[in-house]
Amino acid sequence: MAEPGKAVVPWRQWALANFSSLWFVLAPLASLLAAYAPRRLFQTYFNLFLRRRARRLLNVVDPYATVDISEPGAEVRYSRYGPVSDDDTTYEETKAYLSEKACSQEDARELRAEGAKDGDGLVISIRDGQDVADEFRGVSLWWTSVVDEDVQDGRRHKRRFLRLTFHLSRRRLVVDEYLPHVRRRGREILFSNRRRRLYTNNKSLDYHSYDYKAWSYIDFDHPTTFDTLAMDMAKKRAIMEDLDAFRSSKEFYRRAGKPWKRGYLLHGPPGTGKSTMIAAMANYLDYDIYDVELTVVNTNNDLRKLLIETTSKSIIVIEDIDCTLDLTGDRARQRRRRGPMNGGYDDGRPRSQVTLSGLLNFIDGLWSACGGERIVVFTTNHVDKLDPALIRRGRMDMHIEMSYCGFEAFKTLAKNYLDVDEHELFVAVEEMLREVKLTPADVAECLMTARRAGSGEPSPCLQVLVQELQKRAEEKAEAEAEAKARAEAEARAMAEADATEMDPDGLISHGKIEKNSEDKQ
Ligand SMILES: Nc1ncnc2c1ncn2[C@@H]1O[C@H](COP(=O)(O)OP(=O)(O)OP(=O)(O)O)[C@@H](O)[C@H]1O
Ligand SMILES: [Mg+2]
Repeated sequence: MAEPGKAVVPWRQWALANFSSLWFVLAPLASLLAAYAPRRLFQTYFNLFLRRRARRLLNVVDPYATVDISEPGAEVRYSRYGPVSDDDTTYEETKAYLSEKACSQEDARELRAEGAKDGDGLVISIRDGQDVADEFRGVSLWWTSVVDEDVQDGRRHKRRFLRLTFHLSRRRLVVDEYLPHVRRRGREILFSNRRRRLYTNNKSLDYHSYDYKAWSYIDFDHPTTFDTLAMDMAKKRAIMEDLDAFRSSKEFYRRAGKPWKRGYLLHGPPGTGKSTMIAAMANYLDYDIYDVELTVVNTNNDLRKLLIETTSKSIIVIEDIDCTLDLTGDRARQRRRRGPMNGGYDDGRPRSQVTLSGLLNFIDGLWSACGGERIVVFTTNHVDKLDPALIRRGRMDMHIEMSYCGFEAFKTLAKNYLDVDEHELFVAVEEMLREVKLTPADVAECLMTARRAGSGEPSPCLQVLVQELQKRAEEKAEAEAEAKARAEAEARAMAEADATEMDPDGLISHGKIEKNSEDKQ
């Protein structure tokens, strides 16, 4: 507030009027600035200039650049959003990639062997200071394992890095192609070194307990392969080609806008190899197996949660789907039945309320798009009982009938159990297998017991099988004869019933009355 009686002088007038006295203040400031600024500017730009010149000079002398990939936890790295989490697998992938390179290079002598996380394999890696040369698209690159030691809070810290050295002019190639290639290949190596797992789902009842795990697993060690799987060769080859095509179609599914998954329906009588086929598929693709027991899955929502927790490169299996839940037959009956199909309780536990639509969603709804490279397999002994919507193409893309033992399947079993490729008894076996329905499980059991009981020589074991086939053939002939006799008896009974209908008093049949007039001509 201005003093009373004093005019308020605008600040502009004030400054002009006192400019001369201000000068004594501004001048020294200006000179300081004039002295400091160019030095600062000079320093910055000269430094930059110098650094650039020095860098250029250095580039002539040392045209190489290096990239460090640090071991997780070696240093806390920050992004804009805070510390970068340490589940970055780049170091492990690069280490796996270099271990493969080091094993294939004679001059890589300083190696380290560590037990693989799963199983009894060993992971070879390069020791500190060991160099590994690599070549990518004709460009030479060098890796070395570096250890930095520093003291933090009075404690010595070892920080391990994998250092890549490459020519400066190749920077784009290294960043855009080579390092992604190293990670991809490293992931494949880590994946192939791991032990495969067979997962099974836990009761979703306990879903709300804090330490609930949707899946528990064991190491998957099933020995069966497509070579030991007894079935028609052409069918076997078609399945393997289909699996190969699926595994290599990531791009195709992406372009087609489809989730990268494929459904296989295995159907056939008991003991024809449906479960064996699943193991052979998993071994062939090197996939894990998630065996879903639907009867312990409480609701559709629990089913979706199960799927979300599965990893890619896996086979999700629902065995004997026709009898795990009431997913067969007409939907009208299910509509009539209000509420969940399988309401009610079994031994105190709420029965599964998974519905057909819940399962359809499980297979091809939004949920199936989470993650890729998944195979869904259903097995059933009664394919005719399943709801067509459940097994239509697009859900169960390939239907595979596992049938009774044919001659080609028999030869595989003879090879598996007797280690014999041909034998004079094969002709008899081939003929009888055309007549008699024996499952591969029956043939396998027969050969195995004969081999255990005998000397292990093929002939006596094949003799036992021929006798078994003869016995089955006789049983079959008897059953057919009985069925024929029964049919004839029924036909006779029908004829008599007809006759009685036409002649209730039986007079015709006793010759007392002429049959109807046509008979007389
Ligand atoms: N096609 C086959 N090739 C090799 N072994 C087979 C074959 N089919 C059956 N076996 C043998 O019979 C046993 C039972 O086979 P598997 O469990 O695969 O039958 P399945 O079709 O799944 O029967 P189910 O319908 O009762 O589940 C297996 O342990 C396997 O040794
Ligand atoms: Mg089975």
